[in-house]
Amino acid sequence: MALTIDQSPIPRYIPAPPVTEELDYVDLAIIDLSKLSSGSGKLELAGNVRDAMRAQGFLYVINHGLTLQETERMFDIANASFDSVSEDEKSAYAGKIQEEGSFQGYKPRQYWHIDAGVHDQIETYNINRDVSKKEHPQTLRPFLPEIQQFSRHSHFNVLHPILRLLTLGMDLPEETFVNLHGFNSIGESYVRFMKYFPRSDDEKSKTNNVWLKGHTDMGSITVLYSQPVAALQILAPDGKWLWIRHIPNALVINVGDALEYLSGGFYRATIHRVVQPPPSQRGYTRLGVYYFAMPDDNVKLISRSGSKSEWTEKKFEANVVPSMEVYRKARTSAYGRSTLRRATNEANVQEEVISGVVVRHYD
Ligand SMILES: O=C(O)CCC(=O)C(=O)O
Ligand SMILES: [Fe+2]
Repeated sequence: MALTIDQSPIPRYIPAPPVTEELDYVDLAIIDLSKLSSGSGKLELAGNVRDAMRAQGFLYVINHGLTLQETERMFDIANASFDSVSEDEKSAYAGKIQEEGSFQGYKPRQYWHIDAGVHDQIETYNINRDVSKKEHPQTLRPFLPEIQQFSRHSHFNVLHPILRLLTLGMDLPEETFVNLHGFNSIGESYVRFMKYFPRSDDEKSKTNNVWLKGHTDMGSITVLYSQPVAALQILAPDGKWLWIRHIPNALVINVGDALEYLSGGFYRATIHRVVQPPPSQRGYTRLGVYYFAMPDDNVKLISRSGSKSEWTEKKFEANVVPSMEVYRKARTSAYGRSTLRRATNEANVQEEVISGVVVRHYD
């Protein structure tokens, strides 16, 4: 995507230095989207995406169409939304998370309960894919055309191609999932900026160094623009937490619960969490840029996959299938605020019931 927009000057964001420790990394497939231009490349990619998403629920995408400089520019803009906006303005543009069940706007630090009375040290600023839906702080206004272009890029050049590959991998008509993710439909797919701040020693010990508890995402696909601070881990089938490695200008993409429902369990949402970085990167902030995709609000969370449906323990009973709107509002307003109960037979799992479905949180 060649940026065609005049760019206002902005301070550069300097991330933490590269990690120096040897970590237990997960080996994820790397999907080269530039291969999409040939017909045979597409079928091969569809097979690779299917295998990766069924085995691990996570993969990397490279050659998605933004240059490293363009991606870094979006990190600079993300950082400005935290460092260059006053606390007063952040409160004025705070999201009505509990009241409206929507993350749009700022989430202040300490809003989510993590564990043992300790709350998060994470600020987020979420922007609907149509940036004109809400007002934004003064500092961000000159950058809105760029954010808009970035959100369109994430939707049309990343989300849609990945959804097409996922449907091809199930032998479904190519547009099956794309048709449920319209850019102009009513729905919540959004750009997220997120900044993690280091914790105090007391908070560290009480939370066992977990910054964001193990969870599955509620949407269909999450796109994470890779950044250098090691902290994201996924839960491997053998119960071990494995680290995600940073690949410059790659995307880390995972399946969320909504796609698990739409695919009838053919693709499963993988549990992941964020922990304190290793010593060489401790004491730094961690800045993230993401695109959280969800089906349109009116989409019922039932399988579209016909004979490819597989049993999924999360499946809704036929008479209580929620729409994406109902489901996302329930999950968004409850997240980090509701009282969790310990799962009966797994010591490290806590549960809550949302729209008739058990949502699990992992230590
Ligand atoms: O920051 C990350 O690496 C992942 C964040 C995440 O899992 C989420 O916001 O759902
Ligand atoms: Fe997540």
